[in-house]
Amino acid sequence: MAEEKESYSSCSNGDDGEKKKKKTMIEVMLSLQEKEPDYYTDQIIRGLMLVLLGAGTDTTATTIEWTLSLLLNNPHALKKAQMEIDNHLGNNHLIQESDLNQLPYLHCIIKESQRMYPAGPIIPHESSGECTVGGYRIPHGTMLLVNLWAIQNDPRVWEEPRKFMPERFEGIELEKHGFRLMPFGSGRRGCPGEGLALRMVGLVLGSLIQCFDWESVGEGMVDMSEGTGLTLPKAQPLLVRCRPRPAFVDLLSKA
Ligand code: HEM
Repeated sequence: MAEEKESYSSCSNGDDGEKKKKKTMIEVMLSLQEKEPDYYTDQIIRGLMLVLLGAGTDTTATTIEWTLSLLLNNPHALKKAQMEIDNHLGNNHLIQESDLNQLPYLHCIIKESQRMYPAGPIIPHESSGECTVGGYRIPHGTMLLVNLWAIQNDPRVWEEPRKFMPERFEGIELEKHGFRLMPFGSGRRGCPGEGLALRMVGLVLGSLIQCFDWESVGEGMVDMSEGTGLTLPKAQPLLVRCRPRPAFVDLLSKA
C-alpha cells in the first residue's frame, strides 16, 4: 500500500504545471485519508476497492457474454442493432459514450438480456424490522433471498418470458417496469454501479456490433444453458468468430 500511495501521489500532483486532471477513485480516497486518517484507513480503502472490483467485473462481463450469445441466436436483432448504429453514426467514427442515448434498440437488447439472464439472479436482503411478504410474517433480522430470475421469467408477469424479444421494451421507460424488472436490485441496497455498468455494457456491445461481423463457431445455436455460481455464468463459454466490417478496417487500425 505504501508504494501504491507513493506512485499515486507522484502521478496526480505533478508539479510540472500540467492542467489538473480528473482524479481516480483511489486518489480521492487517499486525499480523504489525509484529512480523516482514522476513518479512511488503508484497510477501509483496500476493502472498498476490492468490493467495487468484485461486484463490478464479473457481473458486467457475464452480461456482455449472455447478450452477445442471444444476438448470435437472433441474427435479425443483431442486424437491427447494427443498422441502428450505422444510421446514427455513419461509418466515420467509432461509437462513444455520448452516442449511447441515441441508440434505443441497443438499450432494449440489454434490458431484455438482463431480464432473461440477470447477472445477480438471487439477491439476499435482511429485514430491518418485522414485515409481511406475500402473506408471510417475516421477523426482524431474517435473511430474505429474492429470486430475481424467477420474477423476471414468470409467465404471469411477462408474455412468453423465455422468448428473446427486445421489442417488448420499445417506447417504455424503465421506471414503468416497477418490480417486474430489477437486474440491479432495488431500494437502499440497490446496485450503486448501475449507471457505470449500463454505460460500460452499452459501449462494449455497441463497439463490438459496430465494428465486427459475428458468427458462432460450430453447428447450430449457441448453447444457452446456465451454469452455477453467484453471477449466473454460462455453462459453456461463448465461442465466436468475428471479422472486422470492411468499412471499419481503417478506423480500427487507427484506434
Ligand atoms: C451489469 C452489471 C451489474 C449488475 C447486473 C449488478 C447487479 C447488482 C445487484 C443485483 C446487486 C444487489 C442489489 C440489491 O441487493 O438490491 C448489486 C450490488 C452491488 N453492486 Fe452491482 N451490478 C453490476 C455492476 C456493478 C458495478 C460496475 C459496480 C461498481 C463498480 C457495482 C457495485 C455494486 C456494489 C458495491 C453492490 C453492493 C451494494 C450494497 O450492498 O449496498 N455493480 N449489483
